[in-house]
Amino acid sequence: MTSHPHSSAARARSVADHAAAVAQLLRPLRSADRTESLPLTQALGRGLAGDVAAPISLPPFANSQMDGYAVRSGDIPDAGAELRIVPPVPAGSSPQPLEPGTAAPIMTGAMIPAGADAVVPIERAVPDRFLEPGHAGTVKLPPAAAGTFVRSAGSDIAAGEHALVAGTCLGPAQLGLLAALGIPEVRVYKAVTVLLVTTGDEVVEPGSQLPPGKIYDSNGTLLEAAMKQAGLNVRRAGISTDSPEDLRALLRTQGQGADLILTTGGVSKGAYEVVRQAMADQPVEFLHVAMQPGGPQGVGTFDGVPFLGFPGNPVSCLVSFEMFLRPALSALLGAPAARLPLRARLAGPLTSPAHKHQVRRGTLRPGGTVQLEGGEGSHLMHALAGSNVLVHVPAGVTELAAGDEVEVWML
Ligand SMILES: Nc1nc2c(c(=O)[nH]1)N[C@H]1C(S)=C(S)[C@@H](COP(=O)(O)OP(=O)(O)OC[C@H]3O[C@@H](n4cnc5c(N)ncnc54)[C@H](O)[C@@H]3O)O[C@H]1N2
Ligand code: MOO
Repeated sequence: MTSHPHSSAARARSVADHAAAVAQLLRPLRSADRTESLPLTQALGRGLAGDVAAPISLPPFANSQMDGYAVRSGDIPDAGAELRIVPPVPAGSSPQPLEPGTAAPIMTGAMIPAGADAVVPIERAVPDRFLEPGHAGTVKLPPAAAGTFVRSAGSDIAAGEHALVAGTCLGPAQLGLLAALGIPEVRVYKAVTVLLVTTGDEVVEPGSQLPPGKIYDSNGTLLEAAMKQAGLNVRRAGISTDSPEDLRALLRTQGQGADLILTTGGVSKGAYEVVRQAMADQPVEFLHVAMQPGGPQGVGTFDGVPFLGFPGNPVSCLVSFEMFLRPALSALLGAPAARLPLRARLAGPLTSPAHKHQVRRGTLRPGGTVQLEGGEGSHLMHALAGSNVLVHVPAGVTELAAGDEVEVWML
């Protein structure tokens, strides 16, 4: 399935088709033997492996929304009523039924006594302060419709309802819900382990000397950080030389047990495309996606392990991650969370190649306008670092004016 790249935009693969190819490649990651049960907070950022039904209702019992008096609404006519105060209902207790003609001091969250159907907040009572414990007395209360300040049982979720559906990305709110339901552990997909290899004889580690003609490896840090932030386990294999034998050996020794091999660089049309050469006898396809940046891509398997080859330019790497790897994992495993598409208005005009989906970088301002940062160039790391969104210009759109709407993804 090895093929040659197509420089002609017309023969390039669409973004949607390549996204589907990446999703297909990673499909085996969604299997029952790649799930595990974890204590709630350890499951932060993971995708839920199965539906969760509520084992109890929330709230589990009708309770008060205010500090005040639990009453029978029928006891209080329009003019109000003076009711005898009975012993208070603190939160956590199981109260006696409320006798007609009485009012029970009740605290927020405490169970509504049987017979009571409304709560009058203490501020509306006369006197507007609770009696000292043990003191007998009466209180004058205004009328309250049945249900006032009562949080009824099951009003948030009823026992048996779907609490969360499979594929939900577990954030603080979802984990908090499971805790509220009394569930201590949750079955999630295992974290995906990626072997990350950057390539190129021109690339050296940050911190080392920079000889003439060399550049520092930014892709390794950029992609490791992007994948860690997305909850993936990242194994760094360092920088491979431009020798295909070296790269193959490195992938064989370090790729053991990885769910995905990800390389950067060496996939386009140069004379020394190490990744292409290393994959020569593997079922890997090198192609051009109708996207800028991130056009040249590799996809297939290396010794049976799923493989993606991102292009060498740093911005192309991040765009490739956001356009292909994140959405595929998100759809298959529920995590990382998909980017939320937002609409924004361009602060200035732009042009874009007719047959490519262009992904520009920009700053989304609070008013909803987006200012592009830097030009189209996929080497513009500084401009990327000053951006907070990716700006999408779909294939077929060649010009946009200031004020035109675009889709943006928050980074
Ligand atoms: N004749 C053609 N030339 C190129 C084409 C093409 O279609 N025809 N495509 C261009 C595009 S678009 C891209 S993107 C690059 C992709 O090239 P490779 O994936 O083969 O990557 P390299 O050639 O190795 O490097 C490209 C660029 O990125 C820099 N780089 C590489 N690795 C790193 C790293 N780890 N950290 C920072 N920067 C890195 C490298 O120095 C190059 O400047 O090909 C175009 N050419
Ligand atoms: O597609 Mo390349 O990724 O524009 O720079």
